[in-house]
Amino acid sequence: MTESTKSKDESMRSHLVKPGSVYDGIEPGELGETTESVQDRVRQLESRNSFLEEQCSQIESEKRYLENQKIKYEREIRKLQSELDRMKTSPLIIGTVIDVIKNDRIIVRSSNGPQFLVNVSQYIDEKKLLPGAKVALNQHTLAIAEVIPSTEEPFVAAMEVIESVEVDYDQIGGLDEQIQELQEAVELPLTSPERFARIGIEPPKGVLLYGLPGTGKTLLAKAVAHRTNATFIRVVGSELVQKYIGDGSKLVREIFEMARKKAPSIIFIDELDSIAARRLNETTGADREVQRTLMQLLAEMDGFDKRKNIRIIAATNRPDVLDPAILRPGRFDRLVHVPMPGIEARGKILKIHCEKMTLAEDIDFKKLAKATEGMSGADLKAIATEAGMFAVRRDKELVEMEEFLEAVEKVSMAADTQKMMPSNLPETMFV
Ligand SMILES: Nc1ncnc2c1ncn2[C@@H]1O[C@H](COP(=O)(O)OP(=O)(O)OP(=O)(O)O)[C@@H](O)[C@H]1O
Repeated sequence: MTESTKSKDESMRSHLVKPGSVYDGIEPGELGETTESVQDRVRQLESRNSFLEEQCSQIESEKRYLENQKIKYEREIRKLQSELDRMKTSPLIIGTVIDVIKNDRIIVRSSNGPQFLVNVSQYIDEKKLLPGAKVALNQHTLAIAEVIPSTEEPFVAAMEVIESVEVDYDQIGGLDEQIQELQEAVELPLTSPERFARIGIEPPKGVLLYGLPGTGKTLLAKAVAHRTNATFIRVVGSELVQKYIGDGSKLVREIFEMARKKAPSIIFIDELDSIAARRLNETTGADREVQRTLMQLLAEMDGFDKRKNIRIIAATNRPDVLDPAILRPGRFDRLVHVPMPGIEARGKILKIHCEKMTLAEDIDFKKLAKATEGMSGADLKAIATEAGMFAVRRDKELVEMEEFLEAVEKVSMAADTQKMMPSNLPETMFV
């Protein structure tokens, strides 16, 4: 043993064998361990210690994540609870004040047609009860329960108006044929109307995109608006008839008015079936109201000739229930089926949605496309987002294949639940 090793041993020994401990006074070697083995043991313990510290901080970060999740879910529960409570309260009927006889006797027209002479709750500010004001009526007594505040332009809220759309065709995967159809039917008439004039044909007035949910119908319409620098005006059929009871037809007029003001524009009517479903009879007020909305839409479309810088695209998941009147020539006379993506399209869509993600080299898009049979573009987008979320949660630098496979499993479970719902969507449709 050299002098320096000896003195190192001594210092180690004095460090380990504290005065007064059971080892104090025992000579080196008598402990049955060599100094090297003690050093080994110390190293082992140190590395175990740092491993445990790491585990501890990991568990703590997981704990923090779970606590955040808990807060999020509790908030959601509170929201759902209040929504439930709201749902349980009896509905009020919407009406419009026609005339004020005396301060407490008012003539109102209910949203489904008939007029009534009704009483007013004493808590209502009489000054607000002017002809034309919107009011909520008690379901049983029809007394005015509240005056609905009117905004200056109530209809603007019903539309989504995007003056400059950012979606382009290269963000759409696997719908090349559909893009071409839209280019011919919507883009060309807006950008080169003279081509149609030269040949002497009228471009189609309206294009109806039909296909299962999440297949990219809205995306297609937005991309056309982008290409034509058109204002994109989106309305949802079901909102038109549910939220704006009694005003659906007026709203349709407003939409076309807005489209004229902001031309060139593309009006996109989502869930067209909500306003244009075939009806066997129109016995209820609500049915008559939907019919009025549809008639207004048809009238606007029929009087459309000179406004060539406005195009209409509609979308539906249920083309089979549509009123044939809406599909007549001069209305929605171009039908474009937007199918569920095939294997190649699924690969493309996934790549599009992963474009901005930091991916590991092991990502096999072919394998993912195979594993996502039966999934829509919206599902594929959800898979990319979920995979990214898994990587964030694990504090990774890159998203790896394992995250994608877990995301496929998660999203396919949700998609399976949706598939259990009935769908009567035909593969092809002819007018
Ligand atoms: N072919 C596709 N390429 C790229 N992304 C797609 C495609 N189809 C769907 N998506 C993604 O899914 C999302 C939902 O699609 P979109 O709203 O266009 O579906 P939709 O057919 O209009 O659905 P719905 O019938 O439910 O209104 C889009 O924002 C887009 O990110």
